[in-house]
Amino acid sequence: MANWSDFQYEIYLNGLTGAVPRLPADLTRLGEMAERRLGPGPVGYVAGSAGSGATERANREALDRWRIVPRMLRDVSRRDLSVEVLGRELPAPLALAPIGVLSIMHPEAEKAAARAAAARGVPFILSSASSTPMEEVAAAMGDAERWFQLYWGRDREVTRSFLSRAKAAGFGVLVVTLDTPMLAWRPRDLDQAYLPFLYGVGTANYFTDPAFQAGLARPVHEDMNAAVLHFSANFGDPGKTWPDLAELREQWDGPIVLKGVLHPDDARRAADAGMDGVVVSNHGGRQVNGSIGAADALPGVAEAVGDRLTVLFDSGIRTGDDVVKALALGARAVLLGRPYAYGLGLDGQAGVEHVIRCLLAETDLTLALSGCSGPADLHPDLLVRA
Ligand SMILES: Cc1cc2nc3c(=O)[nH]c(=O)nc-3n(C[C@H](O)[C@H](O)[C@H](O)COP(=O)(O)O)c2cc1C
Ligand SMILES: O=C(O)C(=O)c1ccccc1
Repeated sequence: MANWSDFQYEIYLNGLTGAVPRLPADLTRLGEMAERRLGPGPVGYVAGSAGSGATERANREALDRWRIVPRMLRDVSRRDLSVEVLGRELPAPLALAPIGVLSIMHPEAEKAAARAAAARGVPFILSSASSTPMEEVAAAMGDAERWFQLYWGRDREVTRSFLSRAKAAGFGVLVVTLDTPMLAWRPRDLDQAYLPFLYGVGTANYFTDPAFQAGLARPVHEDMNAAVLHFSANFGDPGKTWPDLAELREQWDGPIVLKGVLHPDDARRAADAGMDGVVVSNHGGRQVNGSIGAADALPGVAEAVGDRLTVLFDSGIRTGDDVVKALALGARAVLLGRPYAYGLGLDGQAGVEHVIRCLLAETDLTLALSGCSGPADLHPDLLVRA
């Protein structure tokens, strides 16, 4: 495959005919563009975070405190961003993070984002709280790599049904999110009294599920309010504990990754429970405000379980140098959150492809200019504290 950074020249060459990209090459600008173009409720929901926003800022600060020390004269003429993750050969160390309720950003929602990921060979992680049923998203993706994110709710039959549907629809990796048994205190949404589920957004997998429907007194379409309330009551379960993972382990024969792990001891427990990976993440600063910046938690987790589990990372990735830093600090690959949701909102599938290509072009160039030919060359000694 061509280098990801060929996108740089594609952009310049298109410029010869007077064309410039529809979206900026600096992905940190997408949020403010989305604010101007899309409604305050939806963009507020995506951009928002928990409490005062301290942890969202800490995510940036934690990455910004590391600086790359580039090395020279190391023959970087042949580069390859591909990595093996959970037994899969990926073209780059990137997956799209699970983001629920994407129809608030664009009518084609998860299907457009999934097609963009598929077109670039990047795994798409579908949220259980998607606005499109998982089977429809799968159908839009052909045989491209897809993972299913589970909100591990109270109703075991719904969980069992979700896992068997996901398996049948070709989702190969199960990502279980641990940090969101309930939504945190989110002032931006509270001030607008905006919650997507109340409009039935994010419930598609539930409302199409026989086990979920069995828990309702009347069919979904006859009493939408009751269905939404039932969804709210079931989506998270704060009563879960580590031994409960055995049930998921029995029901899913592919890799299982626990998302939202920040403490090295929790990472060790994940390994002890027979899990295959963890995502070091604080949910983009949307859950525990005041919690550790995700990149500050990464080295400790990588040190504790790097030899037993696949360590993935998200929360605050915005640029190619962020990807390089996360990999140097011990992540095998990163997940990207808000920037692709903004790309979707601004330009549908093409917007998401733009975001993927910009991030990976910049990653490739940063690697090359730092004296590295691929992810395997990245080690903590490429970085210093600012
Ligand atoms: C609007 C929105 C919805 C999200 N929905 C989910 C979800 O359904 N499941 C999940 O595990 N994480 C969800 N997340 C968290 C992301 O998967 C990811 O951890 C986070 O966005 C990464 O941080 P970043 O946005 O700074 O890249 C959501 C994040 C956003 C912004
Ligand atoms: O908003 C979120 O961060 C989130 O994780 C979520 C949870 C449920 C439905 C949609 C999104």
